[in-house]
Amino acid sequence: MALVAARGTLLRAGVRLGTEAAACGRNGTRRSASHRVLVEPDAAAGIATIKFKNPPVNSLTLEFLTELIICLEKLENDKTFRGVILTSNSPGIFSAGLDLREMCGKNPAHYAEYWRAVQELWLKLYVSNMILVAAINGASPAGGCLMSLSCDYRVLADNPRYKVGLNETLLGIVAPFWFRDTLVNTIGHRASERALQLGLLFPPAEALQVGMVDQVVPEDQVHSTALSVITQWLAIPDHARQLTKSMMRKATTDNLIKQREADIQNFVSFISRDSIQKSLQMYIEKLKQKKS
Ligand SMILES: CCCCCCC/C=C/C(=O)SCCNC(=O)CCNC(=O)[C@H](O)C(C)(C)COP(=O)(O)OP(=O)(O)OC[C@H]1O[C@@H](n2cnc3c(N)ncnc32)[C@H](O)[C@@H]1OP(=O)(O)O
Repeated sequence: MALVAARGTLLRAGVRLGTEAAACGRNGTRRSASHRVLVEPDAAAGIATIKFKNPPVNSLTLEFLTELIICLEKLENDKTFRGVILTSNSPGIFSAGLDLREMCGKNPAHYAEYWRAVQELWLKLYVSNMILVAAINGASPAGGCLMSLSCDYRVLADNPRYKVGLNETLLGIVAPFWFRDTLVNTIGHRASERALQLGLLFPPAEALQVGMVDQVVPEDQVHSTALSVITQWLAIPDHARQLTKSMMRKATTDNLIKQREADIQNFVSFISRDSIQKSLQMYIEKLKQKKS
C-alpha cells in the first residue's frame, strides 16, 4: 500500500517511472536516477552508490523521500546489487533531515501522506537485505542521522562542522519511538536517553566515542573507506548475514508495522497542534536569521 501511495506521489510530481526504473539498472555507467537521487552502479562489484541531490540541504521532502524509496526498492529487487553506499552529492551536507516545510502550514491529509513516506523509507533501510553503508560527508541532524543509523555501518568525514545526532527536542518536537529504538540499538539506552533529551549533535570525535558512527576518516577518504567496508562485508555469505541482520532488527520494525496507522495518527495530531506549528515556524525563522 505504501509503495502504491509513493508511486502516486511521484506521478503527481511528474516523475517518469520508466526513467527512474532504468536509472537503478545494472549498467556500469553513471546515470541519474531521478531529479534528486543519483545512482552510480558498479555491477561488477555488486555495489551501487546512491547520492542525495536535493539542494540546498538534502532535506527529506515528500518527493525526495518517494524517489529514495522507489530507488531502494529497485536495487533490492535487482540481485546484481548486494551493497549500497548512501552519501551526499553536495559535500558539506549529508541531509538536513525531515523537510520542515512539509510539517508546517499543511493539512492533515498531507501530514499523513508525508509521515507514511518517512516510515516507509526507514522500513526499507532498516531491514534491507543489502549491506548499507553511510558515507557521511556533511552535517546530518535528525532524519538525516536516522538514515545513517539505519545502515549497517557509518563512516563520517573528520570535519568539526559535520555534526550528527537526533536534535528533535531543540525544535520543540519529540523523536518518535522508532527513531529512539534505532538509536538505542546503536548506542545503548543511557547514551540515547541523554542524547535524545538534550538533542545532542555530536562532532566527529564525540560521535565516534559514543558509537553514533563506526569510523571517522579524512574527508577525501570517506567514499573509499565505505567501499572497502562493503567489500569486507560482501565476503560473508549473504543468507547467513541477512538472517542475522533480520534476527537483530525485525522486532524493532515489527513494532512500528503493528502500530503504523496509530503512529501516523499520532504524528498528525501532534504536528497539527498550534504550539508545535509555532515552534517549527520559529525554528525556520531562526535558520533564516542565521544568514543575515
Ligand atoms: C510524534 C511525532 C513528532 C514529530 C517527529 C518529527 C521528527 C523530525 C525529524 C527531523 O528531521 S526535523 C528536521 C531537523 N533538522 C534540522 O534541525 C536541521 C536544520 N538545518 C540546519 O541546521 C542547517 O540548515 C544545516 C543542515 C546544518 C545546513 O546549514 P547551512 O548553513 O549550510 O545552510 P542554511 O543556510 O542553514 O540552510 C539553507 C536553506 O535550507 C533551509 N533548511 C535547512 N534545513 C532545513 C530543513 N530541515 N527543512 C527545510 N528547509 C531547511 C534553510 O532554511 C535555508 O533556507 P533559505 O533561508 O535559503 O530559504
